[in-house]
Amino acid sequence: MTTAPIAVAAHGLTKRYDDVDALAGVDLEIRAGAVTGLLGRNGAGKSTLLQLVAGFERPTSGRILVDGEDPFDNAVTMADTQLVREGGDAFASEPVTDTLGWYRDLREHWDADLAAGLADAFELDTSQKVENLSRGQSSMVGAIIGLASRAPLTIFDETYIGMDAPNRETFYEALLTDYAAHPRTIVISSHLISEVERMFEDVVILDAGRVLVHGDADEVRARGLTLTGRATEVERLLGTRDVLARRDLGPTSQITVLTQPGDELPALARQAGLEVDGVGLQDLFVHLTRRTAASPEGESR
Ligand SMILES: Nc1ncnc2c1ncn2[C@@H]1O[C@H](COP(=O)(O)OP(=O)(O)OP(=O)(O)O)[C@@H](O)[C@H]1O
Repeated sequence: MTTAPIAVAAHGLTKRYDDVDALAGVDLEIRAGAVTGLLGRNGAGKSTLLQLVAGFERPTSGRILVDGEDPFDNAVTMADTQLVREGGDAFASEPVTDTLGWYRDLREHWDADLAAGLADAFELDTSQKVENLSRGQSSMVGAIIGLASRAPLTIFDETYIGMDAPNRETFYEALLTDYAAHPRTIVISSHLISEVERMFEDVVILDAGRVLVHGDADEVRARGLTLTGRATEVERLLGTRDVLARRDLGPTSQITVLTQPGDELPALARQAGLEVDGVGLQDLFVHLTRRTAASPEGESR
């Protein structure tokens, strides 16, 4: 087992279930030592990708590499990888402590103090049987396993969805603090984009089994721009750009567009007296994935 953060690469990765391509030729590099947000609408292929990374499934075609190795049933990469799924992977009829003890024995870098501290912060009674926990309490068990394992590749697949807002905040703070002290590769799949996006250094958006967007989170955010002002001015500046959303109110238009790095549009728009605003990652995600749903060929990226 390694202590260094681990990179993941996918080349032409395809996973077919019956007649569904859950992943359809994914090419991707997940940076070692960064927090990557994995976003996508329901059924986009996020969990499928993460199960392949964790070595639980085999690709139909193409390759997935974890630290340069095929992770399927691979004891070396699996020892370095902690995937936490919604609902957790815990012994249902046993107390929570039994599951935590199992991970303590399995994970070389397990931090028992961190696990105990998180259970306290969540006010989780670890003597309870897992099957008697509420949905949010089950999520807490997953969050504890994910953080206290300190695996070089740690993956949270909608782990914390059942937790209430204060407990989710506790989890985010703990993740950021522990990640700063013990850097590792972290992948977070989530639908709560506006809540978790501050943790992302990189972002991947999957859409219908394909990579729609991949890049540095700030650069991805900077791709969306909203211009508000006189409709004629807005129209003049737009030219042939991709319009993601449009609202017209009398003589005023508000238009969300995609920009490219180094684009002069924001400066030109300000000079023309238009209001220029960024677009949050969640709004950008909604605009992009709605648009491609309406036009299956999507945009070129
Ligand atoms: N074991 C399976 N058998 C058959 N089809 C599957 C299986 N697992 C996933 N799929 C299909 O593959 C596609 C991708 O599913 P996946 O669970 O990866 O999506 P997701 O992005 O995680 O979705 P969500 O956000 O809803 O959890 C879906 O169409 C799903 O029905």
